[in-house]
This record gives sequence, structure tokens and C-alpha cells, in this order.
Amino acid sequence: SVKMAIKVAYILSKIIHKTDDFIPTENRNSMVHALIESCGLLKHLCLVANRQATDSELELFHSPEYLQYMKKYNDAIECDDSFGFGYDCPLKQGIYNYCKEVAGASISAAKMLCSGQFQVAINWLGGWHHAKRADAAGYCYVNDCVLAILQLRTAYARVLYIDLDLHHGDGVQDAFCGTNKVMTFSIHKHEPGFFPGTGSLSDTGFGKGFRYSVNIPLKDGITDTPFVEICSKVLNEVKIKFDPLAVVIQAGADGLNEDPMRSFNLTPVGLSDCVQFILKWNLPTLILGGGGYNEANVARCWTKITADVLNEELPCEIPENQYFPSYGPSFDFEVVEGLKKDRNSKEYLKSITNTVIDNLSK
Ligand SMILES: O=C(CCc1ccccc1NC(=O)c1cccc(C(F)(F)F)c1)NO
Ligand SMILES: [Zn+2]
Repeated sequence: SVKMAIKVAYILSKIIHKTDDFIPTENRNSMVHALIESCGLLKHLCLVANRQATDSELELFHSPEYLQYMKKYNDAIECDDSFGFGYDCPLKQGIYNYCKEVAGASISAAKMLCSGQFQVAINWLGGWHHAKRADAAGYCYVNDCVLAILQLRTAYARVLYIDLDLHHGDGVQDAFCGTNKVMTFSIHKHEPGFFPGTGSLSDTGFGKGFRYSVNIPLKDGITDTPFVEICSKVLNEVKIKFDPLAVVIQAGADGLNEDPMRSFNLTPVGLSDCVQFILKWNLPTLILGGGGYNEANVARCWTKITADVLNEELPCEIPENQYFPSYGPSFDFEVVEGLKKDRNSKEYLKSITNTVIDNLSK
């Protein structure tokens, strides 16, 4: 089918190398951008210079005390473990500037969609779905997903949030679990003791938001085909029932095979097929990053998603770029599917699909 060329906004950060200091993999954000650039994709994108979020924009979701604490430690180098900082979310110098940069990028991307000038906006620096109003969690210090959704809600009556990360998008679900203006859909690993532990089948929202939280809890080992199948089946019902006017996709890549999380068995093809299924709806769509700890594979995945959004071909081999050695020994774009067992039986997938679709039609 002939695909129309669509206008795609891509948020550029001048301090992208600094943002690498605050995610667990040292060069990831820089590698993603360098690979996208070396594949010649920037000329097809509308490059938007990032603008840092203001304090008042961050306060649209986060508590002033929480933000004040980060601001205070922005220059210091030690902290106690209040507000969730400490072990999982170490506070480092420049943390507050990092939050303003990342949140600003997701808000800027959302503003591009609100202007009606773009159909898709991409911010690979964003996707930090665990952060709470006054609590850092799971390496997330600022919930840029929530801030972007709030921005989109100024122009769109109903916004759908879709979380493809290995982990449950708990911070976003919590923020909107009581409203029927934002539906949150998250497909993730759900096993005893696996972070964050929420997002079970019965986790469907409260009050006005009852049945506006959709969760697909999975076991280890799922591969592209069943993942894309369950996503498209359920999202098809979500589209009919909720009739969203804008979409936010968190495309966290820690579900890829060879990720240190060693859980799912996805490849960039599966994640990109999910994004393509959603883009067929022709709705204003914001695409964010998220988890993903095999940095070369995350760069391969998000470069492929960017190329597929643009309907542009990728070269067969990894082009020369600053991080070329990281792509050895294959030096190509493929992430092979592993041999691990898929613990999601057909019966299990069928039963959760039916339950979720049942919930949607009540
Ligand atoms: O990816 C996440 C957060 C993962 C997380 C939650 C709670 C506590 C720690 C983490 N992060 C890790 O476990 C982690 C982060 C970076 C790298 C690794 C590695 F060891 F797998 F490489 C592991 N959310 O989408
Ligand atoms: Zn994750």
C-alpha cells in the first residue's frame, strides 16, 4: 500500500551527552542519536531544538517539595534517601537540569502535535514511566510521559497511553487511574517479585477511571509474533471503545532479546510492528523511549522505529559513527530471537486476551 509521507518532529537536545549520566547505561542517548544521524534519517525529520521545562511545568504533576529537594541537590553531591532517592535512583549533580531537559523534550514534542503541524513527534530521551508525584522510582526522576499527556489534553479530549516497556507503566497509570479522559494500556512482565509488581489483570482503574486502565501481564520468553498479535487484538478493541484523539507510545526496549533484563525475547521488528499498527490509526502520536540496557540493541531498535515511521529504508550494515565498535561483532541491524522458552502458553494468552476484551466491553 502506498504510504503518505507524514511530517515527523524529532526533538534535539544540545546536552544529550549530559543526559547519558542519569540513565544506567552510559552512552545510550548519544548512541541512539548518532546511529539515527549516520543512517541519514535526520534530513527526513523536522528537527526541533529542545526547550527545558520550567519549574511550573514540572509542578503540573510533581510536588513542589519533591522538585525543591532535587533542585537543592542539583549542585550538591550527597543526599539522604527521602523522596525515593538513594539506592535505585541515585541523586547526582545536575539532576534537576536533567529533569528539565527530558521533561521539556516530551512537552515540546507534545506541543508540536497540539499545533496540528505534525502527525508524529519523537523524543527518545523520554519515557520515564515509574516516576510518581513525589517519588523517584526505577531510575525515573521525572514522569515526562504524564507531563506530555497533560500537554496533549489541552488540545485533545481523549488521550491513549500505550506502554510497550518490559516493566509496568505504574507512574502513568496511577496519575490517570481515576479519569476516563486518559486510557492507559501497558503490556509487561508480571511475575512475583518483578519490579514494580503492579499491572495485574485485575488492575483496571477506579471510580470514573474504572476500566480505563488496561493491563496485559506476561511471563518470560514472549517473542515478536504473539506479542504483536495480543497488542493488536486488544488495541483494536481499545480504539473502538475509547476512540482516542491522540496517542502516546512508550517504546521501552528492555524486552528485547539480549537485554541484561533477560526476560522477554523480542526483536526490533516486533516493537516496530506494534508502532506501525498504531500509526495506521492516523492519530497525532508521540513516541517516547524508556528502558533498555543493551545500548547497541536499543540504538538499533529505536533507529529502526524511526526509519519505519518515515517509511525510509535502513542500510544493511551499521554505518560509520562515533560508537561503531559497540555494534560488533555483527555490525548489522539485526537482533536475533533467542532460544529461551516462551512461558506464555497459547491458552494463557487467549485467556488474558478474552478477559481484557471482556472488561473493555462492559
Ligand atoms: O527499566 C525500567 C526500570 C528498571 C529498574 C527498576 C527498579 C530498579 C532498578 C531498575 N533498573 C535495573 O534493574 C537496571 C538498570 C540498568 C541496567 C540494568 C542491568 F543490570 F540489567 F544492566 C538493570 N523501567 O522501565
Ligand atoms: Zn523497563
